Amino acid sequence: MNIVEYPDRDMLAIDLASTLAGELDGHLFHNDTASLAVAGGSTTGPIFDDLCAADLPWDRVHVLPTDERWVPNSDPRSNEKLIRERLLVNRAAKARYLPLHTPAEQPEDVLPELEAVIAPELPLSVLLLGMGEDMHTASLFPGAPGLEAALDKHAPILSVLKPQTQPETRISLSARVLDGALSKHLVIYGSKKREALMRAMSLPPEEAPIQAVLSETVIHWAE
Ligand SMILES: O=C1O[C@H](COP(=O)(O)O)[C@@H](O)[C@H](O)[C@H]1O
Repeated sequence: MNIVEYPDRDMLAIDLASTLAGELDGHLFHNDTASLAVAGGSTTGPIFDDLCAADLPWDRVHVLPTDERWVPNSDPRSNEKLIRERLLVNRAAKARYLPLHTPAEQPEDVLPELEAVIAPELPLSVLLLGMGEDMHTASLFPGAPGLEAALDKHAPILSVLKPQTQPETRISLSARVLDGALSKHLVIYGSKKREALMRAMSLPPEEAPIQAVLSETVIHWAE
């Protein structure tokens, strides 16, 4: 496992933002556009605060969340809200955002239209993942109805999950889409998440979904 340890979270954010910007720049050298899929939650905000100032042709960067809570994008729990407020500002305000939520009662009602926008972006150029202490990543939650289908190697681009541990339905890039990204990073803070990640090594993806996306993923850790 490739783990990069940092003296603190600020150093991690600065260094990782610079790595992500460099990878996007490299991709844009050879391609018209680059896709950047990012996790929401509580971990990624400080990285976005640094990345948004990177000197990049952001108008050629397409940003999407790795997963979304099925709530309006004005809801405090919306990953889109976080990404718009912390990443799509400053220089990065020129990036194009590809949503995983659109007004509809249920995600199942709009899956084809959401997938049609994401399909041309695959494989993802750069992926920034988070992980919960329960070893979920994106919205691939252990034991959630919908997980088995989301882990399938022939899964559709998007999967709908209804974790009993969560207050809302989730929509997530399927494991094969996350795992297929050209460059993959996972960021975790604290000893509990590090221990959880170590535990995940000996568990099947059904119990530790992070397992499904770890191959060639660089792990960034700070206390
Ligand atoms: O529910 C989610 O959780 C994970 C981890 O979140 P964190 O708050 O522990 O960093 C996150 O990566 C994912 O995007 C989010 O929807």
